[in-house]
Amino acid sequence: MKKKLIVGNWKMNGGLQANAELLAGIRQGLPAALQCGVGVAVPAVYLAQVQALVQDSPIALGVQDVSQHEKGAYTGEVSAAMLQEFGVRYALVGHSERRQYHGETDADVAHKAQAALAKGITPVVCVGETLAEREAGQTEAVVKRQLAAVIQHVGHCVSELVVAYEPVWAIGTGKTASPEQAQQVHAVLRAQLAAATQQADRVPLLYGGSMNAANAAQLLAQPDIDGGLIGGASLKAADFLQIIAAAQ
Ligand SMILES: O=C(CO)COP(=O)(O)O
Repeated sequence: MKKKLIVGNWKMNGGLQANAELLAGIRQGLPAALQCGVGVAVPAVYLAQVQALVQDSPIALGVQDVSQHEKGAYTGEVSAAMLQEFGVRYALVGHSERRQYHGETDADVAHKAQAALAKGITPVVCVGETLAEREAGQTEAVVKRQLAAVIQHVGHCVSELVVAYEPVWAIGTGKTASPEQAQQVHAVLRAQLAAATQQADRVPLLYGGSMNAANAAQLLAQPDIDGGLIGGASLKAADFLQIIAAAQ
């Protein structure tokens, strides 16, 4: 069976002490024979600290955003080349919180994905519909539009992406998509990838949105759910470890 991938998105949480405690707890509790990939997407300011803390462990380093520009007069931005220097493996792009609060467009997200790929960083392309869009029957159209922008832009690199389906109404709300609802959208995304690459099965499709220790196993049992992108539950070692255990 394909290895699952569990990535924690810390969002704007953490601190020097809290990060050290959290990662020590995760490292201590990881199964000796880990059967899934594990990553943490941390605030960029902690990259050096977390790089050292995950050294010699199976935990991959990730970030929550990357600039679409190579370098120059882009105040506040962090380039893919800078991230590469810290050993970053994954960069979230197009998280709904960035689309919503920072006005990121599908085109921006596509450029960010390309910028990451150019430096050997795997983009985790986040897609998902709002509650209003779901209720209007637009779920498929929305996620397909969001993913299409990236597929068109990255060309033959499609098989190097990770895609995360995160229904906006499920993020931080405690309302998880049912395994059937999530699987239905994942199947749509898989088919869209398959139309673009013969290696669509290789692309990990993560589910995100109130995934926790109690619901992880059922979600991860779906045929097209290859892992999880975990917000709140990634901030407590015990909870994150239980999700990892469900992915074994
Ligand atoms: O946005 C998410 C991960 O990127 C999901 O967040 P929660 O797990 O807190 O709902």
